[in-house]
Amino acid sequence: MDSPKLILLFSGKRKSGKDFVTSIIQQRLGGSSVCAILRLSGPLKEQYAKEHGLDFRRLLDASGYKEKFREDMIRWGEEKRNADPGYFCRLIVRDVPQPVWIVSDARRRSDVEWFRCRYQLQTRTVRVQASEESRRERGWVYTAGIDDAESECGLDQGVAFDWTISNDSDGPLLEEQLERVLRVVRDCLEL
Ligand SMILES: Nc1ncnc2c1ncn2[C@@H]1O[C@H](COP(=O)(O)OP(=O)(O)O)[C@@H](O)[C@H]1O
Ligand SMILES: C[C@@](O)(CCOP(=O)(O)OP(=O)(O)O)CC(=O)O
Repeated sequence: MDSPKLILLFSGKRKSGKDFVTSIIQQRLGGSSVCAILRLSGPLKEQYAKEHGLDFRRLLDASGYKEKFREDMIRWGEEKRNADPGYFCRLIVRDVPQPVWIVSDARRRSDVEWFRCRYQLQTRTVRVQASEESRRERGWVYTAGIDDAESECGLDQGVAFDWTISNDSDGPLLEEQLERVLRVVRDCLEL
């Protein structure tokens, strides 16, 4: 098994900016040779697309396409996770040689527990926080059955995050907040 030096587990509501923030961190660390961005939703979307004849690539982007299938993808993924909570976690950590892993979409207690259990010393948690107004400006529309479900709310309580990043246009500067995280990563990598 590959042994990363540091794992940053990101969580946050949809349109909080998880992809946006994690991609900046990856760039600041020198790109994909140093830092891998791993998505629990990657293998989920891939298998779901195959089984349902959908366009996998389009499920990955930030457009409205994935939203049409989100509720059913959640249901589908939950079936897999109920049978085996580590199912998607195990899939994404295979053959990842980079020293830093970013998991961009932790959603459930079982996701955090899986990483903490296997990589106790390396795992840190980061919450991306954005106001409903900011999320709405980015295209978020409240949807019952999604925004009140475990997929969105599973980590609202009970996890003491190592960092919380506010990603609002009128909030604290993003760069300054990210620098605090980056300092720790660089120390760990001895950069
Ligand atoms: N700080 C920001 N400044 C500008 N655009 C942002 C910012 N944060 C997020 N966005 C944009 O908002 C949209 C949703 O962000 P995304 O990272 O995809 O959210 P999530 O992965 O949490 O659903 C994307 O189009 C992204 O580029
Ligand atoms: C079925 C999902 O995996 C879909 C997740 O898709 P994204 O991770 O792309 O979503 P956001 O970035 O929050 O907009 C959710 C789940 O319950 O596993």
